[in-house]
Amino acid sequence: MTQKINDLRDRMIVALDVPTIWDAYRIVSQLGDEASFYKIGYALAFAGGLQLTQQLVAEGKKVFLDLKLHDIGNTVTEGVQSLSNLGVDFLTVHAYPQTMRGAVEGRAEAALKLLAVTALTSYDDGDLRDAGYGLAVRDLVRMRAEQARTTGIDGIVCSAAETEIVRDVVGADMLIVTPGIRPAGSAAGDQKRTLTPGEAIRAGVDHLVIGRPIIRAADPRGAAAAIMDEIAAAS
Ligand SMILES: O=C(O)c1cc(=O)[nH]c(=O)n1[C@@H]1O[C@H](COP(=O)(O)O)[C@@H](O)[C@H]1O
Repeated sequence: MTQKINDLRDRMIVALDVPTIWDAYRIVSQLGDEASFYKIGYALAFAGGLQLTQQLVAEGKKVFLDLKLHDIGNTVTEGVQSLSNLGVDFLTVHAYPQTMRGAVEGRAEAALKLLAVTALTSYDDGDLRDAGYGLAVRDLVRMRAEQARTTGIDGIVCSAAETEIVRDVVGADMLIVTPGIRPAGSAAGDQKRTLTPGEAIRAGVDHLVIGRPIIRAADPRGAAAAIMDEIAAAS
């Protein structure tokens, strides 16, 4: 297992993409000790999720606050300053140089790890072209990983399919965190760059972010346990 992570369970981050904190509580209690790390995105953050982060932290869970900040540097600096005392473990910003510099400047708590989102896993090369970019996904991810490393960001969010490229750029110490994880046979939904949990772990990913395959499963605890078994077998 990677030296950066002590508890194998921490490699699986469950995305609490649900509309209310009551839905989130239900999933957290269903998963029990099967999950130790949760991601709160802005659907929930704007519906009481910031209080929930503090409750999860108090219960000993790890929390990834996925706000994907992106603004002028000064505003990002002030935003990250405000968020620094929440006790969360990870916070996302988009991997734009000004944004990343602003975030690093605003970090007021050393334990808060800043993750830079390179190219969303729902994008392929055509989607990037539609968005006005002249680079293929893999080239954009490589460029942004390099910029993140030189800026002092702690980790990269990308598809597990880009792990080799990113690891080559960022080295062993930075985190690679990958959404777009789909157990064999599960629906991709809007994700375009996917790998299975086992493939991602074998590629060298540190943390897998998994939402719908767990939270929309008929048996979320069973789904999480099966994914953890796959992670353990591949670690
Ligand atoms: O930053 C993220 O977490 C993120 C980045 C990315 O490139 N792709 C991506 O899917 N995500 C998030 O990861 C989660 C994936 O959820 P599922 O597709 O349901 O497994 C969602 O909460 C997304 O917002």
